[in-house]
Amino acid sequence: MIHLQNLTFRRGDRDILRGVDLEVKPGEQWTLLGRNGCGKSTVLELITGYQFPTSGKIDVLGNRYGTVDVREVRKEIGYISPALIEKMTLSDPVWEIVASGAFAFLRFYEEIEDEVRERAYAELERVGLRSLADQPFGTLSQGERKKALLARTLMASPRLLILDEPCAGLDLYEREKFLQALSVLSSQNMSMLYVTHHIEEIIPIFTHVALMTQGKLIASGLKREVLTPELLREAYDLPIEIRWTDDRPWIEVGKVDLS
Ligand SMILES: Nc1ncnc2c1ncn2[C@@H]1O[C@H](COP(=O)(O)OP(=O)(O)OP(=O)(O)O)[C@@H](O)[C@H]1O
Repeated sequence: MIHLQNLTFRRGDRDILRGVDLEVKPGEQWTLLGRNGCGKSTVLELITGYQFPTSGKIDVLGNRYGTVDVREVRKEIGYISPALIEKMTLSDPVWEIVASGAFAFLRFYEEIEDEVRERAYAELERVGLRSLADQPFGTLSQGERKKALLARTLMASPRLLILDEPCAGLDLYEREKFLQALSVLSSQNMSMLYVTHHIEEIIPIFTHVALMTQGKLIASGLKREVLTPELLREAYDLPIEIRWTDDRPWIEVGKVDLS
């Protein structure tokens, strides 16, 4: 699905990514973790073709970047980023926002076909938002907006879903509802790459974890092999213990010496 080989990304005199290797195979669901500024979003921007690496190779869904039109590859990738939500028109009805995902543009300026409208309703149903379909997007809660964007992404039937901190700013209830919507999707033959700051968001559907510090991957692989106190301490520079409940990790942070 994704194969990154020895990626570097340099801006000015700074190496933002340094030799990143990552392979996501079909059927795997990945999370990418690391401290602020370590390069997570940059990795996602490279995979979605919005940035270009300084060196290294990127293959996504069988396409080698640099030899293909990335706009074509993007049609098979669902990407939810913090910037996307800000681009939506708050007065548009929710179903219309969702329907626009079928065409990879942000707004409609002409009549929308019935078939597209029906599909938008169906996708809203899939994420549990059918009852809000006719409300203006701006009246939705933050969690509902995220789920609406998820439904919008699904309109294009992506094979790969890239999510950049989708649960940021959500309360516990909204977060769990959003994660539940993701769970439903994971059984539908779609791979995910999910960036988060919250380890407890690594719900059982996720199989693999990649851990970054300062532009490098320090570990990647099966979640139980990567989410160890030792590796988490290295990544976060904190004494961290980890506990698993129903295949979901929870962390405890030990006493921090700020001196
Ligand atoms: N185009 C660019 N030009 C210059 N610096 C950049 C560029 N893109 C990213 N950076 C810098 O690279 C570093 C990594 O940024 P990135 O957004 O990938 O980190 P992140 O791990 O996603 O952080 P956060 O968790 O805070 O969202 C940051 O210090 C950022 O300022």
